[in-house]
Amino acid sequence: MNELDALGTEINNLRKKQDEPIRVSGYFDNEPGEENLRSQINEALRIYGFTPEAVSLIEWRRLGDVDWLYNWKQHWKPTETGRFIVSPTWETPEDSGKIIVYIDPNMAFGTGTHETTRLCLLAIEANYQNGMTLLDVGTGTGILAIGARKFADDKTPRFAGCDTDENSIVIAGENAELNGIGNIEFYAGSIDETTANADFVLANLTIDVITPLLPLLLGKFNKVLILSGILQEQESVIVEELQKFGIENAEINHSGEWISVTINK
Ligand SMILES: C[S@@+](CC[C@H](N)C(=O)[O-])C[C@H]1O[C@@H](n2cnc3c(N)ncnc32)[C@H](O)[C@@H]1O
Repeated sequence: MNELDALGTEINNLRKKQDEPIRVSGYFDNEPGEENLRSQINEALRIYGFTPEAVSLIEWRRLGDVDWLYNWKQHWKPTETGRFIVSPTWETPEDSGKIIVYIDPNMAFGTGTHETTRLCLLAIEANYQNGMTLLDVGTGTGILAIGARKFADDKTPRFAGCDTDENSIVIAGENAELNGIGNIEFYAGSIDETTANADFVLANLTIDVITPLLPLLLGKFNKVLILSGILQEQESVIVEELQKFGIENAEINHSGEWISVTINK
């Protein structure tokens, strides 16, 4: 699990204890400005249902040099989800006939350990049909587009992945190469009216990002739309949002505190 995946899980665990004071630790290369840090953490916590001024105290101290990357690498092991094994590039999983997706996440989200990603991998296995074009909105490490490409027998349909984080796009391209895949179009940015649509659209984002994008997402998929990154307690919110567009038959899948939504046309 890399830093971003771990932070998502940690915040989620913290939400359960909102009545108690909560301490979150972070590590920085350089001293972060306190006000800037406060407003960024408040903004991130707001998405998870905390009050707007949730941060009450910031304390910091200098630490000696530690090889954080090395420490983290010790703990991330290949993770099996359905027919997929997502593996760090520095591990060699046993050949068990599964689809191995090698990932070096660098600073992008998507190591295959987070429930939201795993729900999407299961949804690919259950719903992707040969020949479908694919669009992965919020591609992060590229894990879902790469996984789907390896899963499909037909490697020719157009696959694209986008992310508002430009670094993720570079990392996703590198991961595709690591997996011997050259024909996924990764681009920086989000979806808009002009972005090509696809048969199979994946969107592992948070609910606050998904909701305003719903009209576009619903207009972009021809056959299957997978939404993930939604908390179990937000199920009624997404169901109501979808009802506004006349969608009553969405399939909901659960993993831990998270749900994914599958819509078939
Ligand atoms: C939860 S991660 C998902 C990463 C990967 N697809 C996975 O399933 O593990 C969400 C990603 O969406 C990106 N993102 C956030 N808002 C976005 C938007 N409006 N359009 C496209 N990407 C967005 C973030 O930068 C982040 O990389």
